[in-house]
This record gives sequence, structure tokens and C-alpha cells, in this order.
Amino acid sequence: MIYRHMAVIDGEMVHFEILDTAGQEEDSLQIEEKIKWGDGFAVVYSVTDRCSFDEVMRLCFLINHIHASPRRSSGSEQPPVVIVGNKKDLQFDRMVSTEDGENLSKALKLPFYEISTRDSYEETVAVFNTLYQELMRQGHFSPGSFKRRTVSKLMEKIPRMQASSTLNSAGRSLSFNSFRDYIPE
Ligand SMILES: Nc1nc2c(ncn2[C@@H]2O[C@H](COP(=O)(O)OP(=O)(O)OP(=O)(O)O)[C@@H](O)[C@H]2O)c(=O)[nH]1
Repeated sequence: MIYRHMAVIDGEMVHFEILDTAGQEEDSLQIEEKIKWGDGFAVVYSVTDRCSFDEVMRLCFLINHIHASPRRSSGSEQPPVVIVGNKKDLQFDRMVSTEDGENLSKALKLPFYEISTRDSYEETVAVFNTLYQELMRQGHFSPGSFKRRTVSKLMEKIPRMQASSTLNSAGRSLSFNSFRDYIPE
């Protein structure tokens, strides 16, 4: 499922395309295709689900491995990845401590957020702003430019996915791969 979202960041209109994957239910080919598609990644676990936390490291390594293609020049940076612990409002059901999340993020040298998509829209926005700003820092999208995408094979395979949106010249289109549904209705 792809979610589309527009936001003004640093005075610029940014068009997000967020692909929500089914996580553990997907086979490795599906997940690889989706990882290839993304420009940045929010790897989301639930603080109430230890198994989802245990998947984070594997997914981060997979992202790095898949994006370490020969197309990238040696020394070029990996796509931005943010680790996100969701459902922090469910304190009584918590199975993963904040410290566990922080330690993993330090070990992998990745930004870390604990959020509640139920309670805070702003916390969710912060995750995507971080990914966007990291992409800008890496210089993949220079100011005033935007990335055009054609309809990928991936999109054709996924029934509910729509063709790439039409972009106006003031906008950018970025594709982020989220491992959990994240946008509040
Ligand atoms: N309390 C609380 N519930 C949440 C939060 N985020 C999601 N949920 C609930 O958790 C349930 C699962 O949410 P989903 O967004 O479907 O989770 P998912 O991980 O995408 O599930 P899959 O479809 O299996 O990939 C739903 O009932 C949501 O309402 C949160 O921050 N706090």
C-alpha cells in the first residue's frame, strides 16, 4: 500500500510516497524489490512486540546490502534509515525498553525515535523530516529539483498501488519505505 503525503519543509513543497510493507509476512524477493524502490527507510517496530524489535537489525543490514550496488561509487553514502519504536503510549504492554532502542541505534549509528502514531502526529512527522533532511544533506536532491519516477515493475505487481503522481515543477517526489502503517487518518 502506498500512501501519499505532501508537506512543506524548509519552505518547499515535498511530495512523499510511503510504501507500507507487511514486514514479516513478505517473502525475501518482495522485500528486496521494495527496498530497491525506496530512497529512505523508516524501520518501525512496536515497543510492545519484542519480535518486531528483533527484526530491525536484519532489515537495516538488508537495506545496506541491497543499496550497496556497483552503481554507487565507492565511499558513497547509504540511503537514510531511521529506527522507530512505535506505540510508546502502551506503557503497560511494553516489551522493549527505550534503552534497548537507543543501544541498537548507537550500534548501527542510525537516528532513533520513540513515537506514538496514535497520540502524536508531530512525532511521526519528525521521522519523515529527518529522512528528508538526510537525503538533502547527501545531495541526492538539490534545491529546486525533483525526482521523476516512472511506474516501476514493483508498482505493476502491487494491485492497490497507483501510478506515480503528477508533479508540479515546485515539488519533489520522494519515496520512503516504511515497515509499518504510519500516517494517522
Ligand atoms: N495504542 C497504539 N496503537 C497503535 C499505534 N499505532 C498503531 N496502533 C494500532 O495497532 C494496530 C496495528 O496497526 P497497523 O498500522 O495495522 O500495524 P502494522 O504493523 O502495519 O500491521 P501489519 O498490517 O501487520 O503490517 C491497529 O489497531 C492500530 O490502531 C500506537 O502508536 N499506539
